Amino acid sequence: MQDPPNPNKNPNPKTNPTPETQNFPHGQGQPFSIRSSCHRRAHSEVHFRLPEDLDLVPDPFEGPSGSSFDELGSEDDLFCTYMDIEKLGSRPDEDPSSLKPDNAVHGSSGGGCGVDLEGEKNVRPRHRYSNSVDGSSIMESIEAKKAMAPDKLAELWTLDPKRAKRIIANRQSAARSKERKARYISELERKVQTLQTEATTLSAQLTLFQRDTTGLSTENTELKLRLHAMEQQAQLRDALNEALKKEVERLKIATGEMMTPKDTYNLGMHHVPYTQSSYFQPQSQPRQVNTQNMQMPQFHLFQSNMPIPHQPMGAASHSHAFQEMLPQDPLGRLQGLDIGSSLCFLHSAPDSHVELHSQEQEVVIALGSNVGDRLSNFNHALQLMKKSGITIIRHGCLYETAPAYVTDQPHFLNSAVRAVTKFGPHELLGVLKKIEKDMGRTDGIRYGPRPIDLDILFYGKFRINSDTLTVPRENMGETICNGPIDGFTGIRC
Ligand SMILES: Nc1ncnc2c1ncn2[C@@H]1O[C@H](COP(=O)(O)OP(=O)(O)OP(=O)(O)O)[C@@H](O)[C@H]1O
Ligand SMILES: Nc1nc2c(c(=O)[nH]1)N=C(CO)CN2
Repeated sequence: MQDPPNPNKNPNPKTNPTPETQNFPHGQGQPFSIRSSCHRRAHSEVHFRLPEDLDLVPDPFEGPSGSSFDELGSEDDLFCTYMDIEKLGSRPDEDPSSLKPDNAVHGSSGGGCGVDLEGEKNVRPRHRYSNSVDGSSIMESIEAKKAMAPDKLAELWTLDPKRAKRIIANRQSAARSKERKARYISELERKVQTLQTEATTLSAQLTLFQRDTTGLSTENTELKLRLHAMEQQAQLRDALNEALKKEVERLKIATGEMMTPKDTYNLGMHHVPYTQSSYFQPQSQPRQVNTQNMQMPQFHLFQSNMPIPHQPMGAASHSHAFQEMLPQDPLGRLQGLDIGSSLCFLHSAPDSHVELHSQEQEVVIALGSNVGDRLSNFNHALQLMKKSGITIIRHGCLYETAPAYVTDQPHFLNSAVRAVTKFGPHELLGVLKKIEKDMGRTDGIRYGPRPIDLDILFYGKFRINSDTLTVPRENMGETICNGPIDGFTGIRC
């Protein structure tokens, strides 16, 4: 049989317990007390309390709650105590089960009397045994196991079984404490593990959230930019709306002026009432014709419904030209064009009268342009006509038309104006040719491209056929008769 290890063996001779040192109460600073060394280690390594939420198996040997672990002694002490119990259990003559530690505990609960270790008498303070087997009595157990070998304990069993039982019970209590401590540590380790897992999960989540945040802030920036752009668009649209409203107002005012009865074209000479039909009636007939019943077709700005010779009339053949003609800033074009103030004579004033001097003639002049800024060209031409003594009284609609005769050229913008002038027909032709030249017209191919083309469609009621002039214009009917002139004059060519 192997001898049990001596739990009392102390590697440090200075701390070898003696009966004297054991009598010193704990914590009184005795240099050679075994409790001093144990106590120091207890504070540094085993100083902890079980957390309140830690569900440990209730210990039947547990004393009153509130006993702290630092009363249990050092880890080594507890471990050795446990080992001692094992050793004790292995002794055939000292069966620990026969020692009935439970009974011993109960037996000692009232407080044991001091019995000298190793059989020596030593009176211990009563309080050192009275708390519990897990409390101060543990220290006694530690002292006991350090001082008493198993055989001695067996011997004690015969001499003082009560105390022996108590020692054994203390040792078992220490072992349980150690077990609880191990459980507590493993519980802590488990918690650490759980927390580490949680930390990993949280950190992954954090990464995801950070990515989300980045994505969202990028999206936010894009949305802000879009919003800004939309706001700018809205502002532009508002500005354009405002400008268009003004333009409409201006047009209305202009139209209103023309429609006011007193707004006749006072030419300062004979007041000859005028109607469109006077163009074609014999001189002898009265020139006053009421225009009230004159029906004007509803032409629209830039409407492309002008019939083109040898081409079927239809929007399809001209639709592309309409877009081409409309610039990015149609408003600017309209504003830059004088005739824009009365672009389209959609309605004739019911009772308007034009007063003509007997020497003045009412004329119809066609305008065409397919080079450069066509609207500006029109505007310029009209200004020059006015300056030259051709008084514009009404403006026709603008028409975007496919080129006739010479088709391989840009689309034309066509219109016509009614005017009065003192110029005779050939004088008028000369003035118009000069304006064409002044505006950059050069001798080019017949029916070819040009910044401005001014043709006399009608000269009063006259029919003129000379080398240089044919009135009404011979090809007028083919080109624009069914377009601006039809609506303009109310006649069919
Ligand atoms: N009613 C008219 N209006 C303008 N020019 C006319 C008229 N009748 C005859 N002409 C003559 O036609 C000539 C050619 O006119 P223009 O220079 O404008 O040629 P075009 O533009 O190529 O042809 P068009 O004007 O007949 O389409 C002019 O020099 C002019 O003398
Ligand atoms: N649609 C159209 N075609 C043309 C025009 C014009 O005014 N409109 N003028 C020309 C030159 O005499 C040749 N062709």
